Order: sequence, then structure tokens, then C-alpha cells
Amino acid sequence: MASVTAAGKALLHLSATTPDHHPLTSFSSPAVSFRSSRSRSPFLGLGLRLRLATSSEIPALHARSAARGLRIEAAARPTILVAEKLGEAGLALLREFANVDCSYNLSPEDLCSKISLCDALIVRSGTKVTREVFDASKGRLKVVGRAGVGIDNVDLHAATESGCLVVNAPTANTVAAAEHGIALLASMARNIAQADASMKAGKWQRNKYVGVSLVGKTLAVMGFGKVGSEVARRAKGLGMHVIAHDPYAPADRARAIGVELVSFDEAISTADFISLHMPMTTTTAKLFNDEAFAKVKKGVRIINVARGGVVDEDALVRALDNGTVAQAALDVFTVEPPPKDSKLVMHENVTVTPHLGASTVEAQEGVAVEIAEAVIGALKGELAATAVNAPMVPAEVLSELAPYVILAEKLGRLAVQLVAGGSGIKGVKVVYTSARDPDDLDTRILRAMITKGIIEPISNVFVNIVNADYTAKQRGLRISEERIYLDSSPEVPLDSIQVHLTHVESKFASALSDTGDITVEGRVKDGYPHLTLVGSFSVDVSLERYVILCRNVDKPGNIGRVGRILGEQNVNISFMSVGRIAPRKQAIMAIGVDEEPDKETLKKIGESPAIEEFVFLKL
Ligand SMILES: NC(=O)C1=CN([C@@H]2O[C@H](COP(=O)(O)OP(=O)(O)OC[C@H]3O[C@@H](n4cnc5c(N)ncnc54)[C@H](O)[C@@H]3O)[C@@H](O)[C@H]2O)C=CC1
Ligand SMILES: O=C(O)C(=O)COP(=O)(O)O
Repeated sequence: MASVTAAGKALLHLSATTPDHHPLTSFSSPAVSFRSSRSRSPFLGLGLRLRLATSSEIPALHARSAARGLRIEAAARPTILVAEKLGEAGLALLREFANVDCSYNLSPEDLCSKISLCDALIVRSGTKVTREVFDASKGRLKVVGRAGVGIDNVDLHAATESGCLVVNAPTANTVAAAEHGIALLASMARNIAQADASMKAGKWQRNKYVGVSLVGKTLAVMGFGKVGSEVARRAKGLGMHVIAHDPYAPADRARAIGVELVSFDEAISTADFISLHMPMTTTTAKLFNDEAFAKVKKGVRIINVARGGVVDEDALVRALDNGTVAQAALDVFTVEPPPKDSKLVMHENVTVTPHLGASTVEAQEGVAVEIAEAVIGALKGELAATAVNAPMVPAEVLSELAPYVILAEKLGRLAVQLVAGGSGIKGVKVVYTSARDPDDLDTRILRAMITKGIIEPISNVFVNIVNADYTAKQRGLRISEERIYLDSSPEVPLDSIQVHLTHVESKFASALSDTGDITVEGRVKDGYPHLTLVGSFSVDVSLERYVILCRNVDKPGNIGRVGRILGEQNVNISFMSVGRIAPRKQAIMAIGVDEEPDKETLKKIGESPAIEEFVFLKL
């Protein structure tokens, strides 16, 4: 079934399986082109490389697809659930690409019941995306977009285990959060909120609300990331002396804006103002506790626009009560919204805002566009630059690695088909030969794709860049990587990739190298993946759809015999190469074919006296 839009166009989703459920590499017709999720869109596997088909093209498409054993399943505009308010510009982008369901304030139960119909979910900080949500999605949810920075409301482990990519919008609200931090700092120092409330209550209390000056005071920025450094920059403009603590921030970045990085204890014990800008993690949870407050300068003032959980709120109330902390200005709370009778919120020396750090018109439009682009990109199968639970790879690196990504998956897929039934795979050794400096070559995607190639043909697990390492670990698959340095031009990222399946039996004995491992090697030639080594035999065959590997005795006529058998059955040879140990000794024929030969043809090849062993491989 295909849905026809008002414009008379339809989006078609093809279920890319042949009747025996082998994933197709690609299918195209004049009306629609589709590349299998399994081969071309390895990152999330959604493979939505579609173009619109006109309604008049649809019947013909159905007929052609039926003839090829393809099912046209349904209109497949993806569905995106937007669970919290998002800026219009972002919504408009999403609507161009997908069905968008804006359902705000869903209960956890309602979210779980909706999610199995959604390909992507977009949230801000108010929605808890728990393991239950991923379980309830039954594998359909492929992307969670966090329209903001902090992803502490998303269960990243559960997301990764289910192969769901989590992306955030890490930059568009930085300035808004920094400005809110500065606003809280200044308004706390001058008692703006309290004085305002007092005047509105009919009072005029000039003596009560004498403030403190900022100029010359020391501000400790705890967490010198995007927001922290913007706060530091602004505080310096106010004449403050700024120090920072961040175990992971480069000192030269701090130095560049005149900020000294110091230890945690030095920061909190010397500062007049402490501003928190670290993420909520297991190590930062309740970092500001009784022990920390015991070390601060008496009368310190604290600003928190990061996460409430970084502060032990009961300890803060105690510190406020005994004067250790003179004032606090808080935008974030351990539980949001905090209980109505929260001692902290009601404390007279505390200024509060309801998590407004990112809430400016500009930031919300920016965040909405940033997250919409990230989610759409991810649904198209592109690797998101703001991925939280997958390697982040800059677009230019990715495009350079793209043919190697395909090669890596095909080598994995090929190697696993050479394993003799029953012998489990435990160890995989990947050897990259490259002239690049190790720091200049990110192999995580390649490793993930090899894992995908190895695991998918032998299981019903869907593997992508997000869950590859996790899935390998679950299956007890140990993947080690080695680098061989090549003394040549580092212009191309890789010379070759070898995949060794260690200590396994092979159904094609010639694929075993001297060490007894199934060994295959590939290279990228003219942008296309080629198989260049099988066991100890050098070959050269383009890795397209099907490959036949034969071992034969190297003597005249043997190659022709196999070629004739294929030709008689109208199976087109796309590529052929012979690798041999020595003239007239054993040789390996690697034959690429465009069509899948039927069983009878394969039997004939096997029975040919010239052939000692052979294997038919689907890529
Ligand atoms: N209130 C609001 O509406 C907003 C809150 N935020 C929150 O602000 C925080 C910072 O955001 P960004 O600057 O964008 O993130 P970021 O990732 O750029 O910076 C966080 C910094 O904290 C550092 N850090 C990690 N552990 C630390 C530790 N134990 N001690 C000191 N530093 C540590 C990191 O090295 C990093 O440099 C996050 O918690 C984010 O969720 C961000 C935007 C708006
Ligand atoms: O981006 C962040 O980390 C924030 O805290 C902003 O949260 P919000 O999107 O306003 O719910």
C-alpha cells in the first residue's frame, strides 16, 4: 500500500527482502530508489533514501515489485513524537519530513503506549525516557532527540541496548543558560527578587536589601564547558576575578580567556561566588554536600543553572541556615517541579526560577532547529554529529570513510559465511593497514560495521553503530584491533582491512591462513570495496552482491568450465580473479555474479571435476 499525498505524490517504503528473506543490497526503479538499510545506511539502518513517486507511477511499481518478490509495505513517512514544546521553526522542518505528533504532558503510561508507533521521540528536560519506554517501543524507536544539553532524563544504557540513537542539541542554548546564570548572580547579589516581592507586598525596605558588589570578587566556575566558559567571559566583563575547576578542560582554553584552572578544594575554598556548570553524572551527584560546604569560604553565594542533583539539597538548607552559605540562586532542582513545601525553595535567602536557563525565544528556536536537523539526519541514516551514545564523527571524516564502512561490513558478512556450522565465533582480529597516524584514523565505525556484518547473518539481532559494541559483548565476541603502519602517502585513510576469525573451522578450507584463522582482506579501489585476500590466496573481486569462491587445480580449461556452467544458466559474471600459490598448483577463483545461481547450477559447479571446494556467498 502506498499513501498518496495532496500533491499527488506518494512515499513508498519497500520491504527489502526476497522471498527467502535475504536482505537486498539495493533496488531501484525509475520511480523510486531504495537502498537496503542493511547495506547502505549502516548507522541507524533506517535507509530512508526515498524519492517521491507520482501517483501514476504507483500501479507499475506495485507490479514490478511483486515480480521481484518485493513487498511494498506501507506509506513510510516516519512518525516523530514531540513530547514537549518545541520552537515552530523546528516543527516546520520535522513536518516536511515526517508525521509529527505533538503530545505534551503525557503520563509515563501514555508515553509508553504511544511509543511503539513512533520512529523518533523529541523531548526537553521534563520527560523521563526510561527503559520502559524503550521496551515499549518494541524496537521501532530509532532516535531520541533531546532538545537541549542535559541527557540525564534519558536512560542511555537502555537506548544503546535497543540500538536507539540519542542525539542532543548541545550548542543552541549555551548563551541563554550563561545569561541566566549571570542574571541570577546579579539579582542574588542585589536581592532583586526579594525586594520586588516586598514592594509588591506594599513595603519600602531600603535598609533590608543592601546587596554586595561583584567587582573584584572571586567567582569559581565549576565545570568549564560551553556554558561555564561563557559565564566566565561575562563575569570577567563585570570585573570579577574568575577561577574554574574542571578535571577535563584544557588549561590553554581557560588561559585564553584569563581564567585559571584550580583544584576542587581550592575553587570552593577561595570563591565568594560559586557557579555550577557540570553535567549530572554518577560522579557529580551530590558533589556539593556537607563535606564540601565545610570547606567553603563563610558567606559564599551559590548559583546553580546546571542540575539540581549536583547539590545535596538538604545539606544546602543546613548551610544556608547556619550562615555558611549566605545566598543561593537556583534554576534547577533534584525533583522538578520541587515539592510545594520545599524548604529550599521557600528559604528567604534563596532565589529560584523554574528551570528557565534555556528559555529564551532565541534559544528555543535555535534548539528546535538544531534537534530537528539532528533527528531528521539520523532518520535518514546519516551519522549525527551530536550523537550522545555513538561515535561522533565529523561529516568530512565520515564521507572519507564511507567506502571503507561498506567494505568493513562486507568483509564481516563474508568472513562469517565461511565459518563451518557449529563452530562458534569467539575472537575477531581486525588489522588495518594505513599510512595515517593512529590519532588521524577513527576506526570505531569500521569496527561497528564489521561487527554488524558478522552478527546479522547469524542472528535476528539488528546491529547498528549504536549497539554494535554492546551486542558483540553480549554474544561473547571479542574484537581486537591492530594497526600496521604503512610508509606511504597518508592521503587515503586506509590501504587495507583484514578480518580474522580466530580458531574456527571453515567450510572453505582455503580461507584458513597459516595461523588457522579464517582470513579475508579487502581494499577500496576506485571507491568500491574489493576482496583482495582469502586465506593465503591473493584475489581481486569487487564485492557486490554475490561471490563464488572455488579452489581448483591451476590448469587450462578449469576457469572456462565454471564460466560455462554459469553462462548456461544466464548468470552474469561481474568480476573474476584467480589467485594461485604457484603455476599449475592450487588456485582460488573468486567470481562475482549479478544473479543468485539456483541450487542446480551450484550443484553442477560443485560436481565439476576441476573444483576441489567451493562456497557461494551473499553480501
Ligand atoms: N538550566 C538550564 O536550562 C540549562 C542547563 N544546562 C546544564 O548546564 C550544564 C553544562 O552544560 P554545557 O556547558 O553545555 O555542557 P558541557 O559538556 O559543554 O560542559 C560541562 C563541563 O563540565 C565538566 N565536568 C564534568 N565533570 C565535572 C566535574 N566532576 N567537576 C567539574 N567539571 C566537570 C566537563 O569536563 C565539561 O567541560 C549541563 O548540566 C547542562 O545540562 C545547560 C543548558 C541549559
Ligand atoms: O539543555 C539543558 O540541559 C537544559 O537544562 C534545558 O532544559 P529545557 O530544554 O529547558 O527543559
